[in-house]
Amino acid sequence: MNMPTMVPVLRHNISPFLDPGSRTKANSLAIVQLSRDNLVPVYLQRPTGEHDGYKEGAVVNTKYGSYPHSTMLDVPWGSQIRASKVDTGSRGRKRKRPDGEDAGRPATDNNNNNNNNNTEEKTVETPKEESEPTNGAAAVAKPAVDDNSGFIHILPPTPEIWTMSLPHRTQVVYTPDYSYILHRIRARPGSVLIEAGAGSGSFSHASARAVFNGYPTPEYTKRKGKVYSFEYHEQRYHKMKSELEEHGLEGIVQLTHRDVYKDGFNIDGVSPQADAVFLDLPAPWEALQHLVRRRSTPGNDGWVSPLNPSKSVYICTFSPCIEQVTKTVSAMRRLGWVDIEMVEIAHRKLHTVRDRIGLNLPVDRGVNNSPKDVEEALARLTEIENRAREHARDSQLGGDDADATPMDVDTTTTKQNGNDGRQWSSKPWLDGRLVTRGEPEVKTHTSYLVFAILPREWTEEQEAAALARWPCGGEPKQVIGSLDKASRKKERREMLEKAGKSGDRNSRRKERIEQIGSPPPAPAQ
Ligand SMILES: C[S@@+](CC[C@H](N)C(=O)[O-])C[C@H]1O[C@@H](n2cnc3c(N)ncnc32)[C@H](O)[C@@H]1O
Repeated sequence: MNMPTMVPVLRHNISPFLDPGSRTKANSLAIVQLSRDNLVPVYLQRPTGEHDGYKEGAVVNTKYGSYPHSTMLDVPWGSQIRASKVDTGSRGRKRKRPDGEDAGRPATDNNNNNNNNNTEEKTVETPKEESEPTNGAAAVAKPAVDDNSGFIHILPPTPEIWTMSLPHRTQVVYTPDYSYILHRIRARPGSVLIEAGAGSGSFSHASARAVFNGYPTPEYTKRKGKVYSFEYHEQRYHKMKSELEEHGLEGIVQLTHRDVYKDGFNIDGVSPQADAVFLDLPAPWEALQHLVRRRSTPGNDGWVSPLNPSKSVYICTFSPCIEQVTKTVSAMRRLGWVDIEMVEIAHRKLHTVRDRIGLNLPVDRGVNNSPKDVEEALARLTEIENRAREHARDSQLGGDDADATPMDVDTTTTKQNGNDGRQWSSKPWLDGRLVTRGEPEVKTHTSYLVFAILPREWTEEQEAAALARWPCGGEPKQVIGSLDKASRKKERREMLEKAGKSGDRNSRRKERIEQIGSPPPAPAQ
């Protein structure tokens, strides 16, 4: 009897960047959103006792309050988390650390209020070893107690959010740029990319998601999408290496510590066979010499091209100044790259709002309570004058509301109704003119992007094989569509005659009349 063969499947801890699941989990990356542009990466830990002086276990301290990790665990992504009152325990007391640092600083000093644009190292809550319970008792964390000092949202990591929250070690490639770059270099599931330098890993995360089509397994022989990333700076290399592991991306992004100008892009002499290349280097033209199909320089026996031999390769280089662009383009031309093009991304946020102007609108945010036109201004003045006149008459007569001032106008109705008696919509988002305003300051230039294509090599034999398979070029020559009117008429007549129809206009008219009958006689005058 034939037994089905069992294929062992390697189970990977799938990256939260590729599949975060529906809820937060322990020992995984989550992003704490403090405000729209203020995001903090946190590695959530299950509380097992006092941590860093907090009885509730690990705590994220922000200017919007304190958040024990226990309150952020096992909740649906996107949940709003309320701040907690935390028991600082021993943290409140001054204690000296071995390095002489004061470990008893107040909770707010651990504020993760980051500025996204600085290039300084940001605080990332990384998993730390739990501190020993002080009294030798079982490690049990104190349950968190709600506080009304604020709230945060807990978000799943995505390359876009990571770009906004990552610890900056260098200038990074931002989302508007990398989304365009990945599209232009045809990065898609299954692509193999070369990236240099890795820097802070912003582009690496985005490209890993773009090429991902499963983790490589020994039994799956077809190659999977992969990013071969290179970084020259040793500290950055080590930091990024550990980040890739923590994010479950080490199978997708292969990071190598290397000066690519000198040593190129092959890994232990083996070609990555890249389909696309992204260079974010100070001198991309120096790396281009390694991105060729073949080398003529002596002493390169056994050298293989790092590029995929059976495909055209797409490249993008990212340079902040035009001098670098000029040098890159010259090198590309020399090395046979074609379709060279430079693009600058001009990123501009547009705010679309309803512009509500009018005296009769309720006082509300986004409402400008001034006359929307001359007509409304005149109507309002007339109304005030009439009331003033009435008031003067009433005071002469000594009426009941003689004390009322002209301004004691009942505005309740005018607040709700227009002068034309029209009720304002109770849906403010439908009122007013829809206007779109750009940012006053346009944050445009990040860098110049140079794109190019290196066609695949094509031998005489391949040309002959292609011609044999798809024969073309042997057809009789035929000119279609003559330029002058007489020739076009002649061509048409010949065509119609060939199709069995009459070539000249009068015969065609006669034929049609025969088919549908004569037109009715014109009416007598
Ligand atoms: C602007 S950063 C790259 C930022 C990265 N693209 C990102 O999105 O985070 C440039 C990086 O290139 C690295 N680098 C410079 N010269 C290099 C070389 N010859 N080989 C490899 N990396 C190099 C630098 O150390 C630096 O980290």
